[in-house]
Amino acid sequence: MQRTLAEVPYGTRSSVKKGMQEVESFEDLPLLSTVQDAIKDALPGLEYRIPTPSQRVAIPALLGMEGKKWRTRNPVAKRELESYLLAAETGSGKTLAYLLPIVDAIKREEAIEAEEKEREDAVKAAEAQEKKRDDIFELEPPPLSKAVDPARPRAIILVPTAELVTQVGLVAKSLSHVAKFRTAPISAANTPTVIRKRLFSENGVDVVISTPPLLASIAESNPNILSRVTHMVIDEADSLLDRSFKPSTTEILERATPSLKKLVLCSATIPRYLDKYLAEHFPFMNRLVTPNLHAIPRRVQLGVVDVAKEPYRGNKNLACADTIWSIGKSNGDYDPSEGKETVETKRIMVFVNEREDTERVSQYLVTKGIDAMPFHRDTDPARQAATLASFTGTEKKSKKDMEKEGDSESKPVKVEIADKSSPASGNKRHLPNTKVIVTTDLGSRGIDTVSVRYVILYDVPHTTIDFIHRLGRTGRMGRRGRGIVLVGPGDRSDVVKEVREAMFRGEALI
Ligand SMILES: Nc1ncnc2c1ncn2[C@@H]1O[C@H](COP(=O)(O)OP(=O)(O)OP(=O)(O)O)[C@@H](O)[C@H]1O
Repeated sequence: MQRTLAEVPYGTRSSVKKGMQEVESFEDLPLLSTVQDAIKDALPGLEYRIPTPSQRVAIPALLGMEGKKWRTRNPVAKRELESYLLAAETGSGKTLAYLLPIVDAIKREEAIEAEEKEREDAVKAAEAQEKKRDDIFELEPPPLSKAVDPARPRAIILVPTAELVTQVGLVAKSLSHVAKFRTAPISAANTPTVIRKRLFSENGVDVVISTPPLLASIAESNPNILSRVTHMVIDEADSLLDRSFKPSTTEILERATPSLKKLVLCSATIPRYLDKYLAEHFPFMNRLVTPNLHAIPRRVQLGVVDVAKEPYRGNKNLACADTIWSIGKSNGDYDPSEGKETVETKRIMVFVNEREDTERVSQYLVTKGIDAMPFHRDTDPARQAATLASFTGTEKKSKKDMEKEGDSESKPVKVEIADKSSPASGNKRHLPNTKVIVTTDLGSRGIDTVSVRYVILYDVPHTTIDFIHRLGRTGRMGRRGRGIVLVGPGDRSDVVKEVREAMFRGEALI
């Protein structure tokens, strides 16, 4: 096991805990009233009125608050770049933690610019009036044609995958209904026409959400696109500053730097290479770290299946199928309002280390009557989106379902009927009410799989970082979760034991 995570001193953790106590509700934060109102749209449901730890730590800092006292900075006058690293555990609401201060800044800049424009217009009108008096024979100048302003967003959010572009795009969109700003989520999953329409909309664009390679290639032919960016977020920074994404991420950063005022890097883990990169390039970066960083919450339990033992005798596929069947057949939750157990669809994520294994393992599971689907970069996009939607709770419910639940938005999605088109439905022995995704790291980064209760680690992850991200797909936002590691004859059972013990004690996995 690679000990790849940078340590966070106990002293830092304790002082952050103290600071967090000062923010008890969103109302304690000096966000514009329109942004406060927009939160209600992004977080429907009454229980959602309390900021999460990552939001308590990040929002005041990004707004320029110091303790209870806060300074409003003039966003136009202040030119030097402020940089932040927001490191907080998986599923702790980092998206809103960076989006709310950005939307707040956009609205403030807009108001200042509107005032400036009003002043300029008044001066121009007065000058024109005077000129008209002086030169009564001159012809009226033709009205200026309203030149189409090329896409010049104020904020850029970079994420590693098309799925995350959609996910973050939806959160931004939900805020924009009330706060009124324009978003353009773009990814390789969109056609060039859609991308062009979103970016070059005649109404302009405020926030662009993209993967780095796509935006870097657009900026190559349209350098102007990054000329007004004041806020930039590098989400999943440990991925975006790792080998494959680093060139395009840093290229965008360099192009945006002249106008940039705030740079926010976001991550659930601080690997050593990221730590080193930041120390070299941003020695004055403000590090916003939550007390539970690198710890897997206690509400997530980790079980172990010894594949070497009977009845599996080293057959991991069999152990995996058997584990899924036991989960699938286990009882549902007792619902006191209905006086019986509710059978909720169980969503299970199986993680493998190699991409090819996603196909191999899911095909095996299908032969065992399990609705399993491989999830990797080349999966058919329509199918991928539909499968993922049922795991992230964004799938559309039928009208009947909504009437039954009496509330269209705030309750978790329940899918009671087995999917007739599912690959396993033709099998004689079919496990109902259970859906499985077999994936690699692609499915472990940032995807908000709120309805996932079970994660199976088919392979023992190579690093602590992978452990954190994979187990982080369950137990999100205070929910309970269970991870199960399949430990085969050649696997590092000592590492699994170590991780389990740290999890039991609620300690950071460093
Ligand atoms: N204050 C809040 N109260 C309740 N739920 C919240 C709050 N803030 C965010 N959420 C919900 O928490 C879930 C996780 O949020 P988000 O995806 O931003 O987490 P994350 O920290 O980025 O996770 P990861 O590290 O895995 O990317 C979302 O479903 C979001 O709607």
